[in-house]
Amino acid sequence: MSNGASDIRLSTTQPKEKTKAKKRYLKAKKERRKKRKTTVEISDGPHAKQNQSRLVEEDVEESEEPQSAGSGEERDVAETISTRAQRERRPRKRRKLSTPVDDEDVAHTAPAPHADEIPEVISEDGGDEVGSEPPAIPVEAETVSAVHPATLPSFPLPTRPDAPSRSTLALQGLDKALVEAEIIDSALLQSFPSSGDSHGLSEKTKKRLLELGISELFAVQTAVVPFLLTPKSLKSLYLPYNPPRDLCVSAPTGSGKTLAYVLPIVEILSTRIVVRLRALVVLPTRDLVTQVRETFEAIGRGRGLKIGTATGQHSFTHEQAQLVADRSSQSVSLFETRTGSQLMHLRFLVIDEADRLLAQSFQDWLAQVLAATRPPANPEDLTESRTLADNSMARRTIPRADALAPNYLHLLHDVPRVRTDIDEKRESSCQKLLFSATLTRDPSKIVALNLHDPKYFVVRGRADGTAADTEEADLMSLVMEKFTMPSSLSEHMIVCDSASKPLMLFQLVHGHGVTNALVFTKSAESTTRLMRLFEFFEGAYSGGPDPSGSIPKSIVTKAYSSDLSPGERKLILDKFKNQEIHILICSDLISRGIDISHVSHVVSYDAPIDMRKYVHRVGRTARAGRAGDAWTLVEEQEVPIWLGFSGLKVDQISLQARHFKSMMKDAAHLEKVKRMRISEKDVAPLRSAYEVALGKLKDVYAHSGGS
Ligand SMILES: Nc1ncnc2c1ncn2[C@@H]1O[C@H](COP(=O)(O)OP(=O)(O)OP(=O)(O)O)[C@@H](O)[C@H]1O
Repeated sequence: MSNGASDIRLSTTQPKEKTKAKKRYLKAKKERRKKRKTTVEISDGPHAKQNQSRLVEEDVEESEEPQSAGSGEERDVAETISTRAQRERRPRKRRKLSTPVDDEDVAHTAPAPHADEIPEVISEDGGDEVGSEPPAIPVEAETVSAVHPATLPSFPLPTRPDAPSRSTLALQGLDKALVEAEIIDSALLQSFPSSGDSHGLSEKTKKRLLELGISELFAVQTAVVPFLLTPKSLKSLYLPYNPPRDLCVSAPTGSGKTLAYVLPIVEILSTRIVVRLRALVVLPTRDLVTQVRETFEAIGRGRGLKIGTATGQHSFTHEQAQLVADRSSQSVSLFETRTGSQLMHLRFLVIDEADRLLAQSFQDWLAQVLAATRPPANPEDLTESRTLADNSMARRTIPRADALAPNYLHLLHDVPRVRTDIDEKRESSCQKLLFSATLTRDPSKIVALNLHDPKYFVVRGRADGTAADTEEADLMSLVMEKFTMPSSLSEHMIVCDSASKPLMLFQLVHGHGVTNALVFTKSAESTTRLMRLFEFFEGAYSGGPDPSGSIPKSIVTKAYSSDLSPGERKLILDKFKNQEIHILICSDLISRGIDISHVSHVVSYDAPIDMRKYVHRVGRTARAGRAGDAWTLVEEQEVPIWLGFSGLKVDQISLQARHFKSMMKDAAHLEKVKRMRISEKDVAPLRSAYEVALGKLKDVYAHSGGS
């Protein structure tokens, strides 16, 4: 007996009259079906499986019943199945073509499979329930295949996968630590109790903060301070077997990044006994060095820390001689890293304004500093300069507790070294801390730092983005370099032609009663010229209506740029801080980091050409939650563009306005910068004084030959 033979017959013979026996058989079959329906309804319980298996048996019995060839009904069934089999033909089933039908029968007629075997049966039939699909179907499929010439199985047509989203693309190839950055809400403020543990700060530090009028920690500090100070083990001076994680922080201008690193450094270094250079803070300008030193002095007062500065002001020989002679000083110069002698004890390496410093390869400073924190394997490998500079170390016997970084101990001649199998390698405990309002996402720059398991904190305003306030949107903003501005800053642009820019500036100052402003120009030379023009204007202007009543009789302006000596610059900056100078006309030398709380306005007289510069310039105001205004003068002048030697005039476009607007648009910031209009009527009262000032300026430049 073979079902296969019978099936083949079914599909190939012609219909015949039903015999009596056949009729009886069909009737019985009908009844059995009816009965089965009832059974299924009843068997919806614990015996369901048994019933199902019984039904399977019945089906098989039916198929084993001698069937009269050519029954129309059966042919219909066969055809239906054939169509279905064609439709459902899957490569998996083709395998069964070679399977003996009897095997199939065995599988189908067997008692209901044991629970363990169920998955196998399911996978054979592609069904999701044992016995739910008539098991005879694969057999039918075989049969049909045997009748009709075999056709190739149809595979699904190839489809193009969905394009990856912008965010997926942007995150590709990024440092994992950056992708896992922790986002901190910039509005967060946390007060600290004057007693009891808070953020890992000691009673002494909290007392000092309160004395300085600081009773709350800003958002960036609430994240960074506990990260560096807790758990308590992190307060150790050195952690040779469990080096601390490095840190990268992106937080808006004026959000308190300086204190975020000064507090933990003071806290940890206060525990040391021997004076060594334990922390190196690298900053891009001398003025910033002075400013950060003042913060260290203010917080570290009474903690016995020695703070030094080095600015490369003197010659290398001079600075080195001073530093080596003064062993009690913790100062270091970048030049001194050539010897590496001082840097071996480093516990902290802070790179403030990190994106700017990483962008400049000044004397390959970073590589030198990093190399100096890694000890050589043997004392003999010490370079001559290193040995000379620190020869006292080699001669000394076992040092006091913290006189030498543990990863350098093996270099001591007099300390017996006993190697064992369980010797653990001692790592440098130098923790790298990177800060900026415009932190780079450039992986190549970050790789150069050789960061150890870095942690990223990103401080962002929840209310400032156009995108949804999700962490992913925040991260995307960081990745796409859409920087966060202080929420208390209002921004305006004034579109004008280049000839009217001075008048616009004078109108802004006099019309709004501005007396504490920084005015940025594109170069040191422009700074000096504008300052002269301003002075002439103030001399010629008799003063007009002063709605605010706050304008002094004559506004004092000074220029601040690299044209001045460091001494002159410091003097001018001090006078501006004391409000003896009202308006400081400056180059971008002062655009980063400088913290002068009373700056109420920042004017970009020459519009910045990149977004980072804009962020840092406008960030000189609206600091620490205070209100501030930023005005940008954008030239909208028709500029003819000529193409090569042909002299073909292609277009008349306003380059600067277009560039500024597209820069703001790319940074998703254009809608934040409101357009401000100054009419002819507004500037009319200033015009005659301006003409006089312009005449005088021309005279000056005519006499000095343009210098
Ligand atoms: N917790 C605080 N409470 C009150 N004032 C604070 C607090 N933290 C910092 N400040 C003040 O906020 C001002 C800005 O701080 P800081 O100069 O550190 O900003 P910043 O984030 O480094 O800005 P930039 O990116 O421009 O360098 C400073 O005057 C500082 O004294």
